[in-house]
Amino acid sequence: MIVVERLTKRYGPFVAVDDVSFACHPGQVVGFLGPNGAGKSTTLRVLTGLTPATSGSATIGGYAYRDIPNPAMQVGTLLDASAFHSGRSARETLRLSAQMMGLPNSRVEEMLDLVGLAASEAGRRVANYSLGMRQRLGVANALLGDPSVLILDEPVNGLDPAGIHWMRGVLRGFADAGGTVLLSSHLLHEIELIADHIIVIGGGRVMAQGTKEALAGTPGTHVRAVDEAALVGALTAAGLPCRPGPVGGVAVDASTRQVGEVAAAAGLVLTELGSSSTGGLEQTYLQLTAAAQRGPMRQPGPPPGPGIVGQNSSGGMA
Ligand SMILES: Nc1ncnc2c1ncn2[C@@H]1O[C@H](COP(=O)(O)OP(=O)(O)OP(=O)(O)O)[C@@H](O)[C@H]1O
Repeated sequence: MIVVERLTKRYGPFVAVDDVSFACHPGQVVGFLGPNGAGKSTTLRVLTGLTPATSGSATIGGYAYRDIPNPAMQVGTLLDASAFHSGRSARETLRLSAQMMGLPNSRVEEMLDLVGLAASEAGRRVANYSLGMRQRLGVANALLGDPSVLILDEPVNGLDPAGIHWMRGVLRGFADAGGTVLLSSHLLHEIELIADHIIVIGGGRVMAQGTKEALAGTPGTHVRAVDEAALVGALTAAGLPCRPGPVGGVAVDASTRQVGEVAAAAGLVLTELGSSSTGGLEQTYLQLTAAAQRGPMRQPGPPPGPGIVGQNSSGGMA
């Protein structure tokens, strides 16, 4: 279990991480999400003992990282996939790590297999790897010691959609086997595909945390019909709040099933019916991080809805 309590990190007068608290439990894939410069990497660096905290604490299984004996056997980390020695091959890189952990070379071959680095690729110098291949090597290196906790900084950066799908499978399997995963990203859609619990950070502060469903709010529906005026009338009569959709059609604060049932009962022909829960999560994220966004992305917005654990401006949990 990862526990971060009232963590603050200052660089001179600049506060990079400001009174941050959260916990990650076994069985969870937790996404640490925030715009560029939000304080994600700094928090992960403190967690993994690379940077001292100014105040507060960050522990893994009850210990500060530096106090964990042979830490790579307990905590797998991937903080910078470009940091691997470019003159070594993936196999050499992993064999060196295995030696330091007292593991046999057979474990290296298992990991190369797991991350899909083929025999021909594993023997090539890392200098010639794509970013996606480096990320795969990083995951292999993190998993080498069979840890119970994974801490990964932007692990899906550079992965194609198939690679993101693969990463989700690896991390989901790890969590389902009882492991704890904390991964960061500034990309909502990547985190959404991989994580089941999300912590939103902006300007060094936790803005919200909760399950993906809680952050997305009530699942919404996007619907189009041959007679949309009649559909709006039927939805309103059934007590389902609705409004014009962002790209035409009708947006409804109800499930697709509820909308389908109302339309069927009214004898209306639908031409489109789909969930719009992604839009809910994106809206929540943009509203929460509006003040921390750069340039034209800054936009005011109402506060997040119920079901989301937020942190108010005075630092207390709302
Ligand atoms: N060693 C340092 N000295 C001074 N400022 C730093 C240092 N490291 C980080 N910062 C600042 O702290 C803030 C948070 O940086 P951090 O790298 O944690 O953000 P991030 O959320 O990981 O961003 P990104 O998504 O762009 O990687 C930034 O404003 C950054 O410039």
